[in-house]
Amino acid sequence: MAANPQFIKYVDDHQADFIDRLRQAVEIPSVSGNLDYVKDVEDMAEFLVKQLTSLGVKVEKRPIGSHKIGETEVALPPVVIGEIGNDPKKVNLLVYGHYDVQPALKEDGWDYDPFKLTPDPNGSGRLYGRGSTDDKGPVMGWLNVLEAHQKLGLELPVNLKMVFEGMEENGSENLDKFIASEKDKFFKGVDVMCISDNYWLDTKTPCLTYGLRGINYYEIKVQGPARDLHSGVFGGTIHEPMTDLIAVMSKLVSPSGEILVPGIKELIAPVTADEQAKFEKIHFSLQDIEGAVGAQTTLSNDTVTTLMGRMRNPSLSLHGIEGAFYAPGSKTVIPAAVKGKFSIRLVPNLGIKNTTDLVVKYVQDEFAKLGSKNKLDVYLTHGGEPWIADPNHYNYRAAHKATVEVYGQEPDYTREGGSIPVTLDFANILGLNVLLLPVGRGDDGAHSTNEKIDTSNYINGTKLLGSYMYELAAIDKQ
Ligand SMILES: C[C@H](N)C(=O)N[C@@H](Cc1c[nH]cn1)C(=O)O
Ligand SMILES: [Zn+2]
Ligand SMILES: [Zn+2]
Repeated sequence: MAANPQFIKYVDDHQADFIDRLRQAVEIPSVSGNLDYVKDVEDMAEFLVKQLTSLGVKVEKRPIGSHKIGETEVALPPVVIGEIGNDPKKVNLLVYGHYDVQPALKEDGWDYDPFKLTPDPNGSGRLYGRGSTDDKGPVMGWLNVLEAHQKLGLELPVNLKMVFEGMEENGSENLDKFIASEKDKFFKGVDVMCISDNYWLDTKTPCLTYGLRGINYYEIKVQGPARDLHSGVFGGTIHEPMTDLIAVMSKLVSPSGEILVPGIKELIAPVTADEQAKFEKIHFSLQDIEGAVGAQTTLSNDTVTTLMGRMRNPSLSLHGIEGAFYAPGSKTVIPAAVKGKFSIRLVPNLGIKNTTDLVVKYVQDEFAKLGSKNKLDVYLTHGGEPWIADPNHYNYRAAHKATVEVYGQEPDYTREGGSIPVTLDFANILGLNVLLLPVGRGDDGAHSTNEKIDTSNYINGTKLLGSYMYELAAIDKQ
């Protein structure tokens, strides 16, 4: 059943209001995992509570315990849950999104203040701001759908439950426990789930995503002297933590992207003919990835190899070194302790545990080879397993129809290179088919400088989420 035409018209007529809603959300710098922004993350939860309440949703803010940021114990951001409708004849749809964002500073290289939603002055329709696509745009999309129905006096075609968290960018701590504890309470009766927290592959082809890579995030801590030292006075006399750390980190991945940890490559499942055919069908060109990256630096010149590198093979990325000198100027310090950070994107057969066993042993062996008197510790900070869903389920068929209605074209079926670890918890704990229904484009720059969402994706995305509900209500469930 196509969406109510009044709904589609309302969305077209209220674009400016919807952009204003996103503007308000982006202005709250809800960076998770950072002491300086704890209050902002709480404010963002409160913003959602107010908005949802005014849209007729029964809302609750649930505490889910506390965690340490550095040495300070603070409350975890609350989970915001809401529900609207409980007609036993309707499908029960659960929607998830996150209201926290990645860090962003203007001096990282943003053209505009990352926490002011800024329309492209050249009129391209791009709306720049941290969280515009990851994940405030899609979350506001659901609120827009509710607003349209409320203002038009239309009943929703499904019963809707919503769960919004504020720790997705930092491992979704305790959300699995919350899901398990609410399995027979808030989540009781849910039929299917939809998550809009990933992106199209390119800039023009909508897609439905049925897989995610997992993630293991590691820290390597190297400690030596009791305090930072003068490199003129002590250089050449002691084992330096940074030198040890760089030596070990340089052994993790080659410049051509090959993971050097022994045993990992061997675990990757061989490509089947069916899989090869699926990858060859996807609309994608090297120009798409070059456009998104802003440079011609792909590891391979072959499209399918590049796609597989992103979706079905593991990758290891080096992220940073805490404790290292990075400011302008020429400070001649020997840092006393440094923490190297890296992550591995996981794929089927490469799980949290077997990968960690290989990584820890290898890092310790490589450190031992250095003969250093410093201390090294390597540990997993958070992990999420890889996930694959059944794309033939009625949940996907409904989204397929909605995509054709809104965009006039068939969606690609993709697997996401990024990770949404909680997807697996929802799928396994609640036994649900989960649909990943992206709103933004492949060049949106999530996590990057100048993150944006195109107005057309935000507005058509709102229509898509609404149309999906209508299709879900009408689709043959067999
Ligand atoms: C795909 C999703 N929007 C996302 O960005 N997920 C993050 C999750 C994460 C895990 N550790 C830190 N962040 C990602 O894939 O990096
Ligand atoms: Zn996200
Ligand atoms: Zn993210």
